[in-house]
Amino acid sequence: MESNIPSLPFCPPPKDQKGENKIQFFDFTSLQKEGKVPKEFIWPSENWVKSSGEIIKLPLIDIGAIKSDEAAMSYAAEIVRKACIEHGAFEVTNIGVDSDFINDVLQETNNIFKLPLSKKISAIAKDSGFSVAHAERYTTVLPWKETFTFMFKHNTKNDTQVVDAIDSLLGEEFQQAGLVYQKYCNAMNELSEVIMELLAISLGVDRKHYQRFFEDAESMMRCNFYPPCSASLSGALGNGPHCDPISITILLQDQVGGLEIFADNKWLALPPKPNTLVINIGDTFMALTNGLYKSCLHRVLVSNKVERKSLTFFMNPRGDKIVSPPKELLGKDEARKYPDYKWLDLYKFTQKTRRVDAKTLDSFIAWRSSSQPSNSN
Ligand SMILES: C=C1C[C@]23C[C@H]1CC[C@H]2[C@]1(C)CCC[C@@](C)(C(=O)O)[C@H]1[C@@H]3C(=O)O
Ligand SMILES: O=C(O)CCC(=O)C(=O)O
Ligand SMILES: [Fe+2]
Repeated sequence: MESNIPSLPFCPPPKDQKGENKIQFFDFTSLQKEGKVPKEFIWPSENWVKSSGEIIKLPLIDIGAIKSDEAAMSYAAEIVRKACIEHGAFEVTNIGVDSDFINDVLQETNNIFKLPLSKKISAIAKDSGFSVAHAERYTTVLPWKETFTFMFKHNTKNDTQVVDAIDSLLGEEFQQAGLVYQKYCNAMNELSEVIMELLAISLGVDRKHYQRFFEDAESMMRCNFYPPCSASLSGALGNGPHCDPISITILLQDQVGGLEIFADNKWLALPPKPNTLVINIGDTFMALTNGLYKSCLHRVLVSNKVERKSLTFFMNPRGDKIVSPPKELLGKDEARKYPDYKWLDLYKFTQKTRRVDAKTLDSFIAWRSSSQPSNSN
């Protein structure tokens, strides 16, 4: 079924006289009232092929416990290995922030998406700020969602980087939101280190290997808002089927649900659990394991009644780092599944050449070797 998912058209908006993109702005509030789904939001039917109606059961890792108990860590590594080989997803809890704080993060996210469209439009920036259905980048097969994005550098001395980013996007009256997101990203920084240790142990490589590789990681934090879609049987999707090109995604979803994972040859729902985050393996971590761990194929369905919010912390290596699996992971005559690449090159490919889908890494490698033969090592 996977291979039937067609790639998406990369149709950028037309340019105005100044060479700037002519953006079409969609106002989800009025679209909802009118019960309209414009044709730009209709996805080809292979993308919304039927859900199985079943729920996926993922290993749930207690982060507090594995940090302090080596036996708990070894057991967790074993079950995480199995899940990552099968479909590339597991869940974590007890991550060191309390449920009140998680509610605060979701509340700030709600406030941001309730801003008037004019304010959102003023905060559209390259690689950050608002996006309404990615319509500033594409004209067809748009996702039924709005996003708000900012960058986060790991382990820097700058402890106000997020506050400053929010200030420059939204203004100083959003300082409270900035402080909440700063604390959330700091927590994600710490959590990602434990996860990298867990993944290294699960793969049987030096337990600090991935922690070192990601010590100067440059991650992307994205808040997602999926408005209800009263005509949800129309072919609209919050996110079409895709694998994240990044290393790992740490996902916080509100209580609504809609995320589905492709495993056992079917689409399975992953309903939210309180105080639990989802970890998805992305293409770049798959490459760092020489293809042993699967990049998780997932999609987001929209509800016809309620809005949904989620936060995706996309963890990436520094842009110029070479993505290459550790030698100890490669069996004696084991062939390399993917050639070395720089994360920034894969990222640029997703922004300029090909829309993200279920086969992004393969298309990137094929594109690179056909357009720059010297890179095909
Ligand atoms: C490499 C990237 C492309 C996306 C942003 C980063 C990390 C994940 C990607 C994305 C979220 C995967 C789903 C589709 C996408 C277009 C989206 O819905 O936002 C992707 C991102 C993007 O191009 O903005
Ligand atoms: O909202 C979600 O649950 C997942 C979003 C997602 O897959 C993405 O942004 O890449
Ligand atoms: Fe995703």
